[in-house]
Amino acid sequence: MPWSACFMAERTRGGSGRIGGGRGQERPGAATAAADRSAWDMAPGLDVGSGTRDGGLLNSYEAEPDRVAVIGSGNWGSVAARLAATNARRLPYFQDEVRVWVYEEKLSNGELLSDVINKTQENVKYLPNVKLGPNVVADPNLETAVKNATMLVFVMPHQFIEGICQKLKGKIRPDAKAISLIKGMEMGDDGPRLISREISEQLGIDCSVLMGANIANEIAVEQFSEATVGYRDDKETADKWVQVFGTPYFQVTHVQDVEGVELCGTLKNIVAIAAGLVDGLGMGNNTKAAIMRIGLKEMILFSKLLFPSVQDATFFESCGIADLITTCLGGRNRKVADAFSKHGGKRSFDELEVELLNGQKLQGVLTAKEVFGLLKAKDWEESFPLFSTVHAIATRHLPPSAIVEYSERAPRKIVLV
Ligand SMILES: NC(=O)c1ccc[n+]([C@@H]2O[C@H](COP(=O)([O-])OP(=O)(O)OC[C@H]3O[C@@H](n4cnc5c(N)ncnc54)[C@H](O)[C@@H]3O)[C@@H](O)[C@H]2O)c1
Ligand SMILES: O=P(O)(O)OC[C@H](O)CO
Repeated sequence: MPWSACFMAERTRGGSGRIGGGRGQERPGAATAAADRSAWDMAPGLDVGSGTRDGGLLNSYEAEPDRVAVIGSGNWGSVAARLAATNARRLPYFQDEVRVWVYEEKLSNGELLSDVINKTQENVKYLPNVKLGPNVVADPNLETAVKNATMLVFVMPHQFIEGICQKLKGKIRPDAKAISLIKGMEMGDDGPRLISREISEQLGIDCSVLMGANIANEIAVEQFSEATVGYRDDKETADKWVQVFGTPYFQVTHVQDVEGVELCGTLKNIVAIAAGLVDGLGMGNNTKAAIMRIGLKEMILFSKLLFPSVQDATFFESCGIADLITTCLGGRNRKVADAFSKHGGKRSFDELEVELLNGQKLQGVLTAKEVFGLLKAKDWEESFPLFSTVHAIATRHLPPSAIVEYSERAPRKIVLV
């Protein structure tokens, strides 16, 4: 038994019994470029440890194999496509081809990104030096990218989701299922809107979420990681999502708490900005740990104020404490906030994002703004000193050092002009 299989002992919370999935049969005619296949692809009988393989699930796939489309092709989008493509090649109840919608751009050598991905199997801009798989097809046309897809994976910076959903209306199968890997939220006229809710309402389909301690570059090189699928009430579909993404090095479990899982992934980005700020100020591990602890408390309080159904246990899944730790240690929000702090707040986050991330996007600054809008509207700022201070610093109403100039016991109201 591989060591990672030990983790299979930990079963899906709230799930019904057996989760450990057996290895699927290789379908005749499946694309199998040996050079691209991991040792796990090759190993006979190796247990995936994710998802169910009971009769119900397999039977439901006998009629028509599912077709997965990935909408978004940034850093995480590319890794998500790679995971889905590996499983699509391996498992009989998925169609081989995984089509990925690419927001088209011209590279510095004049070539189109989608052409290069199709030629080299590599997203040279957002995930260089990693093969996505022979069955990944990059498609710059949104309509053809999702054609006939039964499983839609949404993974793009959250600021673009509304426009994408508008374009997808009437273009997707009405029986399609969606999952959002997007960490962020939107503020609508009617208050805060989670991205899964936005997708569900705009497109009229079920939408689960997948969040976790998932720095994409690490999963791309198959370092052991975990993730959490959050679902509303369709456990069978949650099982399918586990099959789409789970591998021995990427252990996926599911919990019936879609809002809790999504808010963990969303709010941790604000805490990551705070962690980067203290790094940039030259502070040590105690300070970073304090930021994480205070941040986690605010994440829990905010989530429960918004959705009383959110469960405490969700914060102990990969989507909760584990994502908070990894993002505060090694994420992009942390990195840019570190630079912002080192420049004494004199250069904007937008400018530093462009300079440091090569087209990748931060989510924390925008999320802090959206969350602060709600805190202000509800007069909750004093209960969320860390969230409020991050927003005040990011908008340059306070200096970076303000992040450690409040005490949780004596929170003050942040007044932004
Ligand atoms: N990268 C990670 O390690 C990671 C891990 C987990 C979750 N996430 C989350 O996944 C989501 C997507 O992040 P990512 O890392 O895949 O993207 P990214 O930040 O690497 O890349 C930005 C993407 O946005 C696209 N884009 C630019 N302008 C656009 C427009 N106008 N319309 C549509 N798309 C446009 C770019 O083509 C590119 O694909 C985010 O919510 C992020 O928080 C990221
Ligand atoms: O690089 P970040 O800060 O967007 O974080 C990446 C992931 O969300 C970590 O799980």
